[in-house]
Amino acid sequence: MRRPKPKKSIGPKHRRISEAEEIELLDAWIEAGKPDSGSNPLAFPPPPPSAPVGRLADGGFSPYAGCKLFRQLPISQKTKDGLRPKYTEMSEIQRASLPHTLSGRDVLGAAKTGSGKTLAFIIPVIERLYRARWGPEDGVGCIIISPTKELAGQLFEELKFVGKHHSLSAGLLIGGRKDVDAEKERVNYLNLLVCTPGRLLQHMNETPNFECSDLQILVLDEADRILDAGFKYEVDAIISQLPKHRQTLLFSATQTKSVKDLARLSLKDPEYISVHSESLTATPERLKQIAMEVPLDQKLSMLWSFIKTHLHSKILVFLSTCKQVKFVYETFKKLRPGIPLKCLHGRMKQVVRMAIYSEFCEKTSVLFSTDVASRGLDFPAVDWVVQVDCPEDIPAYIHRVGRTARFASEGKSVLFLLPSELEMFRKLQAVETKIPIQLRKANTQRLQSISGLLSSLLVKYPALTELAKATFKTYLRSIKKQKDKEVFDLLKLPIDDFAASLGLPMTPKVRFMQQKASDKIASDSDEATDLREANGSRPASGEKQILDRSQEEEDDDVLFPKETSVEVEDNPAVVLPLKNPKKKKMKINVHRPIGTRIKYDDEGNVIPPLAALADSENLNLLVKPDKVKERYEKLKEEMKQRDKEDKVLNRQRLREKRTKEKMKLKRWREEDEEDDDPDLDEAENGAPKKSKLYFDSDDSADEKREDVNLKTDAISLAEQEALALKLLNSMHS
Ligand SMILES: Nc1ncnc2c1ncn2[C@@H]1O[C@H](COP(=O)(O)OP(=O)(O)OP(=O)(O)O)[C@@H](O)[C@H]1O
Repeated sequence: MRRPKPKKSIGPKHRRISEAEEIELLDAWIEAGKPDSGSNPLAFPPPPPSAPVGRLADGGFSPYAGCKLFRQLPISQKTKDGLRPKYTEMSEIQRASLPHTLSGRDVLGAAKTGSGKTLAFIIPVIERLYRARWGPEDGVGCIIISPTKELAGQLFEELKFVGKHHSLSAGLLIGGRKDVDAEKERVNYLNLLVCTPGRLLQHMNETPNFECSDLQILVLDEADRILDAGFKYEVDAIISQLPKHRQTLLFSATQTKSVKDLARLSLKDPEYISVHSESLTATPERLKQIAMEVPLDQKLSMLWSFIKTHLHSKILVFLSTCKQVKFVYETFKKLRPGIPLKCLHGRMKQVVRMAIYSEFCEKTSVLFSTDVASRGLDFPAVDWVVQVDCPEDIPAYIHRVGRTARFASEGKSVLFLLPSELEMFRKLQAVETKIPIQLRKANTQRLQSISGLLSSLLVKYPALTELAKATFKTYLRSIKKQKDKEVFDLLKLPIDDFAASLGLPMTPKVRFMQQKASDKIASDSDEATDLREANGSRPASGEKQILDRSQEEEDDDVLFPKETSVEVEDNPAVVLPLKNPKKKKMKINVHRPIGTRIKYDDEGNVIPPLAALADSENLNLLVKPDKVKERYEKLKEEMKQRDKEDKVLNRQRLREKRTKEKMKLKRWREEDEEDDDPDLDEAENGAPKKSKLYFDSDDSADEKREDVNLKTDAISLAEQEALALKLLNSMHS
C-alpha cells in the first residue's frame, strides 16, 4: 500500500490536514477489521444501525465486515456523501465483497444480474486512489475495462456520480469517438480510465508517454466476456503492459473460474465471492420466464402480435444480427404499431447509440437490439425482454433476461424457440442451470400475420427488399456460425417459408446453404455408393456432379452469390447445375497421359476417353472385355486423382479472388457490408478482426485500415505466386 504523500495541489490548509488524518484513520480501521482471507463477510453478524462508527472510545475501531450500511464502511466522507441519499443499504454482493476489496485483495465477484456489482467495484477503486492521495501528476492509477461502449459509458456515469466530491480525474475511452487526438493529449493526466479494450490498446500503442506502470487497480466488468476469445488479442496485449503488482477485480453474473484465465491476469490469492451460489435460481427471483415454440416463418408475426398486445410496456427485443434489427425496426415503424420503436446495434454511429440508450432509459418504448445491449446495461423499468432469436448459450440467456427485474424490481421474459431449437429449452431447464423457465404454447388465435403487409412494404420500398435479403442471409449465417450444433441446425430451417415471412417473393440464394445441403446429399450418396459398390453396381451419373459441386462451393460468401441455382427445402432436394463441360475437357487434356490418343466425333468435338471406350465401333476393335474393364478402371482412378488436385487448386483460386473482392468492398461499402457476425461491435464474440476492433471509426482508424488492407494484398500476392508455381508444376508432372 502506498503511503500518503504530501499533497501537491492547492487547497485550504485545514482541509489538507483533515484529509491526511482521515486517510490515516481509514488505513488503521481497514487493517484492524479486515476479514480473514477466504471468509464470507455475509456470515458475520451485522452491527446495529445505531452502533458507533469509526474509531471507538477505547481506541479500537467499529467492525465493518458484515455491516449492512454504506456509512458503516471504512470509506471516505466524500464517497459517503456521493452515495447518499440514493444508496444507503448495501446489496449482498456489496456486503460480501467490499470488506475484501477495501483491504486490497484480488476479488472474483459473481452475483446475479442487476444485483449491484457496479458499486462493488467503483467504491474500492475511488477509495484506493483517494487513500494513496493520487493526483494528476501521478497518471493512471485505475483502469476499468468494459466489453461495450454503452456499458463503459454507464460505468463512467456511475463513477462520476459516486465520486463527485473527490478531486480525482476520470476519462471515458471508447472507440467511435472522433476526438482521439484531444484524448491523447489528456489521457496522461487522467487517474481513472473507463474503457473498452480496443481503445485502451490504441492509446497504449499510439499515445506518446502513455504510462500505466504505476497502476494500482485493474477492474474487468463482465470479466468472462472480456476474457473470452473475442478479446484475447487486446486483453493479452494490455495485460503485458500493466505492472504485475496491482489489485485486480473481476465481476460478472456468469463468472469465469478458468484457471487459465486467472493465470493470464496474475491474480494473487483471489477471493472467490459468489453470493448467489446457494440461491435456488441463477436469474433474479422476481423474473418470470417463459419459452414459446414459434416456427421460423411466424416469428415476426408473433413479435408484432406481442407488441400490439403490450402497447404500454417497455420492451427490449433481442435479434441476432444488425440487419435483422434494422429490418424489423424499419418495417415495423412503417406499420405503426402504436408505441415508439428504437433500434440499437453495433453498426450505428456512437453518438446515435448513446442517444438511443439514454432515450430507452427514459421512455416506454420497444428497443430492437443485438447482443450489444445484452450485458451490464441498466435500463430502468424494462417490463419485458423478448428473445426473438435463440441466445448462443446459457450465459448469453442469463445476461439478456437480466436486463429486466433489476435490483428490487420485477420483470418478465419470453424466449421464442424454433421447433429445431427446443434442445435449448431442455438445457435451460436442467437442474444445474437453475433457471425457472416454462414452455408455453403460443396462442395462435391472437396471432396477427404480417407477411402480406411486409410483402406490400417491400414492393413499395425497394430498399427494404435488399434489407430483407440481407436479413435472410445474415440470419442463416448466424445460425451456421453457432457452436452448439445440438441446438442450431441450418438444414432444419424452413428457409422458403422464412423468406416468404420476410415478404420476399423468392428465396434468395445462399451459397453456404448449398454447401451444407450438398454435404448432406454427399454423405447420403456416399452411403448409397458404398452400398452399390458392395453390390458391384456403378454410381448414378448425377451423383458425381453433386459431389463435385459440394467440394467447389466450399467458400460461403453471402455477399457475392454465384449464378448457380440451388433449391433447398425442408427435405433438402438439391438441384445443381451441371459442371462446365469445357472445364472438364481442359482438365482431361492437360493431364492426358503420354501416348493416349484423342478421339473426335463427327462434329470435330473431342470424345472423352471414357466415352471413346464406350463407343461401339471401338468396342469391336478391343481385344478382350476384361482389358477394357481394366483400362476403364485405371482411367477412372487417374481422372479421380486429377479431379481432386484441380479442385484443390480451384478452391484456392476462388478463395483468393473472394478475399480480394471482399477487401475492396469493405473499403467501399462500409454501410452495407454483410454482417459476418451477429453483431460487429467490440462487444461481439468471435475472433478479433484486426481492422475493426481497435481502430474503430476514428480518422486515424481509416489510415490503419489502409495498412491492414495493404498487408492483406501483399499476402495474397505471395500466395498467388505460390499458387501459379504449383499450377505450373502440376502441368509438367
Ligand atoms: N445498494 C444499492 N441500493 C439501491 N440500489 C442499488 C444498490 N446497488 C445497486 N443499485 C441499483 O441496482 C441497479 C443494478 O445495479 P448494477 O447495474 O450495478 O447491477 P449488476 O449486478 O452490475 O448487473 P449486471 O450483471 O446486469 O451488470 C442499478 O440501477 C443500481 O443503481
